[in-house]
Amino acid sequence: MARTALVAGNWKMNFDHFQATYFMQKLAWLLRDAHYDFDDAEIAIMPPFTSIRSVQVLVESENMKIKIGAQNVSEMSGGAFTGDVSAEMLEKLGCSYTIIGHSERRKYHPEDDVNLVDKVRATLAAGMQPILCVGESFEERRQGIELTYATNQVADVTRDLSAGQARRMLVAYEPVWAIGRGASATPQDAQDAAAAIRRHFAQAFDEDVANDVRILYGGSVKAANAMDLMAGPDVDGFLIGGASLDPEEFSKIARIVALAARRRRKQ
Ligand SMILES: O=C[C@H](O)COP(=O)(O)O
Repeated sequence: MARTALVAGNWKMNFDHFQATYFMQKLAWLLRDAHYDFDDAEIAIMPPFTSIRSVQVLVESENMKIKIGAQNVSEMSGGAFTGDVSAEMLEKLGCSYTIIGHSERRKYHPEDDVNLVDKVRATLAAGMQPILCVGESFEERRQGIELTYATNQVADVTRDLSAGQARRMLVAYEPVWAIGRGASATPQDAQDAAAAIRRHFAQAFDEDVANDVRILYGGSVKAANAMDLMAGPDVDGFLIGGASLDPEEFSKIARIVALAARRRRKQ
Protein backbone atom coordinates (compact mmCIF):
# COMPACT_ATOMS: atom_id res chain seq x y z
CA MET A 1 0.00 0.00 0.00
CA ALA A 2 1.21 3.50 -0.84
CA ARG A 3 2.63 5.56 1.98
CA THR A 4 0.57 8.64 2.90
CA ALA A 5 2.47 11.84 2.18
CA LEU A 6 2.96 14.20 5.12
CA VAL A 7 3.40 17.96 5.22
CA ALA A 8 4.56 18.88 8.71
CA GLY A 9 5.07 22.43 9.92
CA ASN A 10 7.65 22.81 12.68
CA TRP A 11 6.99 26.25 14.13
CA LYS A 12 10.12 26.01 16.33
CA MET A 13 10.04 28.76 19.03
CA ASN A 14 7.57 30.98 17.17
CA PHE A 15 3.98 32.09 17.85
CA ASP A 16 2.35 32.57 21.24
CA HIS A 17 -1.06 30.94 21.67
CA PHE A 18 -2.95 33.98 20.33
CA GLN A 19 -0.86 33.95 17.15
CA ALA A 20 -1.27 30.19 16.91
CA THR A 21 -5.05 30.55 17.01
CA TYR A 22 -4.99 33.23 14.33
CA PHE A 23 -2.71 31.09 12.12
CA MET A 24 -4.96 28.05 12.46
CA GLN A 25 -8.11 30.02 11.62
CA LYS A 26 -6.44 31.34 8.50
CA LEU A 27 -5.07 27.92 7.52
CA ALA A 28 -8.50 26.34 7.99
CA TRP A 29 -10.05 28.97 5.73
CA LEU A 30 -7.36 28.51 3.04
CA LEU A 31 -7.63 24.73 3.01
CA ARG A 32 -11.41 24.81 2.91
CA ASP A 33 -11.35 27.36 0.12
CA ALA A 34 -9.00 25.10 -1.87
CA HIS A 35 -11.20 22.02 -1.18
CA TYR A 36 -8.10 20.41 0.26
CA ASP A 37 -8.37 16.62 0.41
CA PHE A 38 -6.57 15.25 3.46
CA ASP A 39 -6.61 11.78 1.91
CA ASP A 40 -4.05 13.01 -0.64
CA ALA A 41 -1.53 14.29 1.90
CA GLU A 42 -1.68 14.54 5.67
CA ILE A 43 -0.96 17.90 7.30
CA ALA A 44 0.58 18.22 10.76
CA ILE A 45 1.42 21.26 12.87
CA MET A 46 4.15 21.16 15.50
CA PRO A 47 3.64 24.21 17.74
CA PRO A 48 5.60 25.10 20.87
CA PHE A 49 4.20 23.24 23.92
CA THR A 50 2.38 26.40 25.05
CA SER A 51 0.24 26.49 21.90
CA ILE A 52 -0.61 22.81 21.49
CA ARG A 53 -3.91 23.14 23.36
CA SER A 54 -4.95 26.20 21.32
CA VAL A 55 -4.16 24.40 18.08
CA GLN A 56 -6.05 21.32 19.23
CA VAL A 57 -9.15 23.36 20.13
CA LEU A 58 -9.10 25.00 16.70
CA VAL A 59 -8.61 21.71 14.88
CA GLU A 60 -11.59 20.26 16.74
CA SER A 61 -13.88 23.26 16.42
CA GLU A 62 -13.13 23.66 12.71
CA ASN A 63 -13.51 19.92 12.26
CA MET A 64 -10.19 19.71 10.41
CA LYS A 65 -8.21 16.54 9.87
CA ILE A 66 -4.96 18.33 10.72
CA LYS A 67 -2.67 16.31 12.99
CA ILE A 68 -0.67 17.80 15.83
CA GLY A 69 2.87 17.05 16.89
CA ALA A 70 5.25 18.14 19.63
CA GLN A 71 8.74 19.46 18.97
CA ASN A 72 10.23 17.40 21.77
CA VAL A 73 9.22 14.89 24.43
CA SER A 74 10.67 13.77 27.72
CA GLU A 75 12.22 10.33 27.90
CA MET A 76 10.82 10.13 31.46
CA SER A 77 7.29 8.93 32.09
CA GLY A 78 6.47 11.37 34.88
CA GLY A 79 7.50 12.62 38.31
CA ALA A 80 10.15 15.02 39.58
CA PHE A 81 11.58 16.19 36.25
CA THR A 82 11.23 19.95 36.23
CA GLY A 83 10.56 21.39 32.81
CA ASP A 84 9.84 18.05 31.12
CA VAL A 85 6.65 17.09 29.27
CA SER A 86 5.80 13.41 29.03
CA ALA A 87 4.62 11.46 25.99
CA GLU A 88 1.43 10.53 27.81
CA MET A 89 0.61 14.22 28.41
CA LEU A 90 1.17 14.97 24.74
CA GLU A 91 -0.99 12.07 23.60
CA LYS A 92 -3.79 13.29 25.89
CA LEU A 93 -3.51 16.71 24.21
CA GLY A 94 -4.24 15.05 20.88
CA CYS A 95 -0.68 14.80 19.55
CA SER A 96 0.07 12.15 16.93
CA TYR A 97 3.76 12.89 16.43
CA THR A 98 6.87 13.97 18.30
CA ILE A 99 9.96 15.41 16.66
CA ILE A 100 13.04 13.68 18.04
CA GLY A 101 16.67 14.70 17.65
CA HIS A 102 16.17 17.84 15.60
CA SER A 103 19.62 19.28 14.83
CA GLU A 104 18.78 22.44 16.80
CA ARG A 105 18.08 20.36 19.89
CA ARG A 106 21.21 18.24 19.33
CA LYS A 107 23.19 21.47 19.08
CA TYR A 108 21.75 23.52 21.95
CA HIS A 109 20.79 20.78 24.43
CA PRO A 110 22.65 17.76 25.72
CA GLU A 111 20.77 15.16 23.68
CA ASP A 112 22.66 11.99 22.90
CA ASP A 113 21.64 8.72 21.30
CA VAL A 114 20.64 7.21 24.65
CA ASN A 115 18.16 10.05 25.27
CA LEU A 116 16.89 9.78 21.71
CA VAL A 117 16.30 6.03 21.94
CA ASP A 118 14.33 6.56 25.15
CA LYS A 119 12.32 9.39 23.58
CA VAL A 120 11.45 7.15 20.63
CA ARG A 121 10.35 4.38 22.99
CA ALA A 122 8.30 6.77 25.14
CA THR A 123 6.58 8.16 22.03
CA LEU A 124 5.73 4.72 20.67
CA ALA A 125 4.55 3.46 24.06
CA ALA A 126 2.11 6.39 24.25
CA GLY A 127 0.67 5.47 20.85
CA MET A 128 2.24 8.34 18.90
CA GLN A 129 4.77 8.26 16.07
CA PRO A 130 8.32 9.63 16.35
CA ILE A 131 9.80 11.75 13.59
CA LEU A 132 13.53 11.19 13.97
CA CYS A 133 15.64 13.98 12.45
CA VAL A 134 19.00 13.12 10.91
CA GLY A 135 21.33 14.84 8.51
CA GLU A 136 24.91 15.89 7.97
CA SER A 137 26.61 19.21 8.52
CA PHE A 138 28.58 20.91 5.80
CA GLU A 139 31.76 19.19 7.00
CA GLU A 140 30.46 15.64 6.43
CA ARG A 141 29.09 16.67 3.06
CA ARG A 142 32.52 18.09 2.13
CA GLN A 143 34.05 14.73 3.01
CA GLY A 144 31.44 12.91 0.91
CA ILE A 145 30.20 10.81 3.84
CA GLU A 146 26.70 12.30 4.09
CA LEU A 147 24.76 9.11 3.34
CA THR A 148 26.70 6.99 5.83
CA TYR A 149 26.41 9.76 8.39
CA ALA A 150 22.61 9.95 8.08
CA THR A 151 22.08 6.18 8.05
CA ASN A 152 24.38 5.76 11.06
CA GLN A 153 22.30 8.32 12.94
CA VAL A 154 19.20 6.27 12.12
CA ALA A 155 20.91 3.01 13.11
CA ASP A 156 22.11 4.45 16.44
CA VAL A 157 18.56 5.22 17.52
CA THR A 158 16.57 2.37 15.96
CA ARG A 159 18.83 -0.68 16.29
CA ASP A 160 17.05 -2.19 19.31
CA LEU A 161 13.52 -1.61 18.10
CA SER A 162 11.28 -4.48 17.05
CA ALA A 163 10.08 -4.55 13.44
CA GLY A 164 6.62 -3.58 14.70
CA GLN A 165 8.07 -0.48 16.37
CA ALA A 166 10.39 0.40 13.48
CA ARG A 167 7.58 0.45 10.92
CA ARG A 168 5.85 3.23 12.90
CA MET A 169 8.91 5.49 12.65
CA LEU A 170 9.22 8.51 10.43
CA VAL A 171 12.62 9.91 9.55
CA ALA A 172 13.24 13.49 8.48
CA TYR A 173 16.41 13.90 6.45
CA GLU A 174 17.46 17.46 7.20
CA PRO A 175 20.97 18.38 6.07
CA VAL A 176 22.04 20.95 8.66
CA TRP A 177 23.57 23.20 6.00
CA ALA A 178 20.19 23.55 4.26
CA ILE A 179 18.14 24.52 7.33
CA GLY A 180 16.92 28.11 7.34
CA ARG A 181 19.31 29.07 4.58
CA GLY A 182 16.99 29.76 1.68
CA ALA A 183 18.78 27.16 -0.47
CA SER A 184 17.56 23.59 -0.13
CA ALA A 185 19.36 20.36 -1.00
CA THR A 186 18.82 19.33 -4.60
CA PRO A 187 15.95 16.93 -5.37
CA GLN A 188 18.62 14.32 -6.18
CA ASP A 189 20.34 14.85 -2.79
CA ALA A 190 16.98 14.44 -1.03
CA GLN A 191 16.12 11.30 -2.99
CA ASP A 192 19.60 9.75 -2.50
CA ALA A 193 19.43 10.24 1.25
CA ALA A 194 15.83 9.00 1.50
CA ALA A 195 16.71 5.92 -0.57
CA ALA A 196 19.78 5.19 1.59
CA ILE A 197 17.71 5.47 4.77
CA ARG A 198 15.03 3.20 3.32
CA ARG A 199 17.70 0.67 2.30
CA HIS A 200 18.98 0.76 5.84
CA PHE A 201 15.53 -0.19 7.20
CA ALA A 202 15.32 -3.03 4.66
CA GLN A 203 18.70 -4.40 5.77
CA ALA A 204 18.24 -3.85 9.51
CA PHE A 205 14.62 -5.07 9.58
CA ASP A 206 12.88 -6.19 6.37
CA GLU A 207 11.37 -4.92 3.13
CA ASP A 208 7.91 -4.50 4.65
CA VAL A 209 9.27 -2.22 7.36
CA ALA A 210 11.26 -0.26 4.76
CA ASN A 211 8.14 0.17 2.65
CA ASP A 212 6.12 1.48 5.59
CA VAL A 213 8.59 3.98 7.04
CA ARG A 214 7.87 7.51 5.87
CA ILE A 215 10.90 9.60 5.02
CA LEU A 216 10.57 13.37 4.90
CA TYR A 217 12.95 15.99 3.61
CA GLY A 218 13.57 19.21 5.57
CA GLY A 219 15.69 22.26 4.83
CA SER A 220 14.47 25.45 3.12
CA VAL A 221 11.37 23.87 1.60
CA LYS A 222 9.04 26.40 0.01
CA ALA A 223 6.29 26.41 -2.58
CA ALA A 224 8.83 27.20 -5.29
CA ASN A 225 10.87 24.01 -4.77
CA ALA A 226 8.27 21.62 -3.30
CA MET A 227 7.24 19.91 -6.53
CA ASP A 228 10.86 19.28 -7.58
CA LEU A 229 11.76 17.94 -4.14
CA MET A 230 8.79 15.55 -4.26
CA ALA A 231 10.10 14.04 -7.51
CA GLY A 232 12.12 11.38 -5.69
CA PRO A 233 9.98 8.27 -5.09
CA ASP A 234 11.44 7.81 -1.59
CA VAL A 235 10.60 11.33 -0.42
CA ASP A 236 7.24 11.09 1.36
CA GLY A 237 6.78 14.74 2.27
CA PHE A 238 8.41 17.54 4.21
CA LEU A 239 9.29 18.86 7.64
CA ILE A 240 9.05 22.60 7.13
CA GLY A 241 10.42 25.36 9.36
CA GLY A 242 10.36 28.96 8.09
CA ALA A 243 7.74 28.47 5.40
CA SER A 244 5.34 26.88 7.90
CA LEU A 245 4.94 30.27 9.63
CA ASP A 246 3.09 31.75 6.67
CA PRO A 247 -0.34 30.15 6.28
CA GLU A 248 -0.57 30.98 2.58
CA GLU A 249 2.86 29.57 1.75
CA PHE A 250 2.28 26.52 3.95
CA SER A 251 -1.11 25.74 2.42
CA LYS A 252 0.42 26.18 -1.05
CA ILE A 253 3.12 23.62 -0.21
CA ALA A 254 0.46 21.24 1.13
CA ARG A 255 -1.50 21.53 -2.11
CA ILE A 256 1.66 20.84 -4.13
CA VAL A 257 2.49 17.76 -2.06
CA ALA A 258 -1.12 16.56 -2.36
CA LEU A 259 -0.92 16.91 -6.14
CA ALA A 260 2.45 15.11 -6.30
CA ALA A 261 1.07 12.31 -4.11
CA ARG A 262 -2.04 11.97 -6.30
CA ARG A 263 0.12 11.72 -9.41
CA ARG A 264 2.38 9.18 -7.72
CA ARG A 265 -0.58 6.97 -6.83
CA LYS A 266 -1.74 6.95 -10.45
CA GLN A 267 1.65 5.82 -11.78
O1 LIG B 1 12.26 21.32 11.12
C1 LIG B 1 12.42 22.01 10.11
C2 LIG B 1 13.74 22.23 9.56
O2 LIG B 1 14.66 22.62 10.52
C3 LIG B 1 13.75 23.07 8.32
O3 LIG B 1 13.69 24.45 8.61
P1 LIG B 1 13.58 25.47 7.38
O4 LIG B 1 12.42 25.03 6.54
O5 LIG B 1 13.37 26.80 8.01
O6 LIG B 1 14.87 25.37 6.62
